[in-house]
Amino acid sequence: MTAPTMNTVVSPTPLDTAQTAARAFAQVARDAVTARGAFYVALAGGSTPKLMYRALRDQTIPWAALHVYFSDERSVGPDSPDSNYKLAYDELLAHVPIPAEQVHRLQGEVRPVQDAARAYEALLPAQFDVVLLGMGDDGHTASLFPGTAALHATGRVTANHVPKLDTDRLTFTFPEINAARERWLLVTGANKANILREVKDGLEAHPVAQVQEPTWFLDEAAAQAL
Ligand SMILES: O=C(O)[C@H](O)[C@@H](O)[C@H](O)[C@H](O)COP(=O)(O)O
Repeated sequence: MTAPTMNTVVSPTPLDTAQTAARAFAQVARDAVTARGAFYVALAGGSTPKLMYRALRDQTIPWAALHVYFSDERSVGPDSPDSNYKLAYDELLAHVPIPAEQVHRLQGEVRPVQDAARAYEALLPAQFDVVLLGMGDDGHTASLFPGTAALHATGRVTANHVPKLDTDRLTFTFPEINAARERWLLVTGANKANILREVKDGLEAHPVAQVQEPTWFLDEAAAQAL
């Protein structure tokens, strides 16, 4: 099994990694707006992106031309501390002049959850410029967890029941993620190192290995086994 090509940027610390990714985000956003008049991005959830979202505030970005989406969301409302939207709002969106109508929240409070997935699909652009993702220490990405039905979903956005968390999630599918112009994985911390090594060694069992030709933004702790 050949190891997948890994376009990888390793920085010393989580803060360095966040700043490196923020600079790259600003550049790709400027390039997209210059070329096509808009930049379509799906933000990641979890805790890792927090430093990057803060670092983005100080970047030179054509905010008025950004269209912001989310690559997954928990089945909670926007005020929940578990909300990926809330994280992005508190750390970035509340601090930059993106027109409110260009920020598209995955409505995790809607029931049944699949109705929210279907409604979100109607809002999506034809193609994302960047889908930003994280990776769990079990190899999941977005809310595509090992052994869950969404790993095989063929639409663009789907609900996904995650037994290990005893909860439902909303997530981009792999076809949607892999249809983007670029896929970025922001991964820091020693607890991710073994999974990363297995992915680099071509072990396709981990869901994150299904993300095609990602750019990895890693800190040295996460990259220590590569
Ligand atoms: O909704 C989520 O939790 C994320 O989309 C998820 O895929 C996250 O990126 C990983 O679980 C890593 O989470 P940390 O960044 O907290 O390690």
